[in-house]
Amino acid sequence: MATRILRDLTGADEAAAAIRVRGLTRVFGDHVVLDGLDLTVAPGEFVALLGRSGSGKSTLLRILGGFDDEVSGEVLAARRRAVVFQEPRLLPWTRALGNVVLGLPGADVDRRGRAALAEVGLAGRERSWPVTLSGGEAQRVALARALVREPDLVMLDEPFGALDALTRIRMHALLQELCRRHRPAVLFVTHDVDEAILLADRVLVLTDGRLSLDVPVGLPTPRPRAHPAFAALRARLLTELGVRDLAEAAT
Ligand SMILES: Nc1ncnc2c1ncn2[C@@H]1O[C@H](COP(=O)(O)OP(=O)(O)OP(=O)(O)O)[C@@H](O)[C@H]1O
Repeated sequence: MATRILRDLTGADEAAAAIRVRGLTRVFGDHVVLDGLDLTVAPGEFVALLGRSGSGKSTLLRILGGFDDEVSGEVLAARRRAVVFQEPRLLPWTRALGNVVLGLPGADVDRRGRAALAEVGLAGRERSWPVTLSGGEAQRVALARALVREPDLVMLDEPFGALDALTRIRMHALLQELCRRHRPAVLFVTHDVDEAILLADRVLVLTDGRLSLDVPVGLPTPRPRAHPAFAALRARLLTELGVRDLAEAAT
């Protein structure tokens, strides 16, 4: 039987970290996408992961989600974990509540599912079919589906990338509120440097299969974009991503 690469953190290790990755390597043919990557995320910490297109962000998340085992290295994650993707990935033949509680054991799953939907602002929409939900509402259901599992670790792969700018602002506020209330560790993959600085305690940049930058945000919340420290960190991240000149020429 194949050994699963992703293992649960247990005991004292789980109290010390939500993710612990050591020497993670993933190769597709002769393309080395992850090259001995090390990553630790502490319990309750919000970490944003940036990287150029094709740098391996989704590959890393797939491995941490348990969807890819063809790797070498050590990959440990909190036992209770959930993944949210860019598309909500709702099953069309079951209603909002059914999607939230799908596969959950226990007698009171409906009550928990309703509570999770209420937390994401969808009280009263339990019986809505996925096709009747807006993009933002569908992503709220996806957040509720993660939340109802009471995760210690939530991993999100560009969760708001497909939403319009106004909806994205609302979703940022919702995610911040949920994190404040439940304190999971978060690994948040995004293309958007400002989104990373707005939300995260720490920002990572993935380059050539490793973390080329690992920087604490160190700004008070809320984080005004006009703050000089915000602008300085943005410039540093854009430089690391190799697009600072292009970004400045465009503004
Ligand atoms: N199943 C696969 N077979 C072959 N190559 C793959 C496979 N999955 C990913 N890759 C390659 O691995 C690299 C990293 O892909 P990945 O999707 O992880 O990048 P990403 O940083 O998430 O990109 P984006 O920001 O554009 O979503 C890319 O070059 C991609 O073509």
